[in-house]
Amino acid sequence: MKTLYVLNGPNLNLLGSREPETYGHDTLATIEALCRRTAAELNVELVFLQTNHEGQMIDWIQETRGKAQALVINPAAWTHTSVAIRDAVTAVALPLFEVHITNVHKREPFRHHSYLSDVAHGVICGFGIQGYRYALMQAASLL
Ligand SMILES: O=C(O)[C@]1(O)C[C@H](CCCOc2ccccc2)[C@@H](O)[C@H](O)C1
Repeated sequence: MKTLYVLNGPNLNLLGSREPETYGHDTLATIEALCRRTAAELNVELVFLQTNHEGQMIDWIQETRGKAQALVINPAAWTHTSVAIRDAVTAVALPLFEVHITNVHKREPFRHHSYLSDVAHGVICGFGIQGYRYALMQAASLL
């Protein structure tokens, strides 16, 4: 069975408890449950992880080599800062789907640039947590 990874970056563990006006009331656990339901519909295995530590994120990205067929990532703030994560996803050379809950292009200017979007198969932002479902559906369509 094919395997998809969903990796989540810093502070996403706070979803649902802070800034609901920006990120809504859904928790990361709710997002995971949505992703697991979607993966079951698509008949794929799912690995769903979150970290606040950039090195752990890089280790997980490297882990996908030989284990996964595509990678869905919400890099959170590292989207806008991390060449290291860009280099890691480039090295594993899997189809990459970048997801953001919010429309980053309607927010502060510093959120308008991503170090990942130009190396991603696709980018989805602004559709809330459903963006994770859409990304998984697109990833599965490539398998
Ligand atoms: O819209 C997204 O999904 C983001 O990746 C979320 C990141 C922030 C994740 C932190 O989420 C929080 C949730 C509750 C309270 C504080 C932060 C932000 O830095 C990106 O620009 C866009």
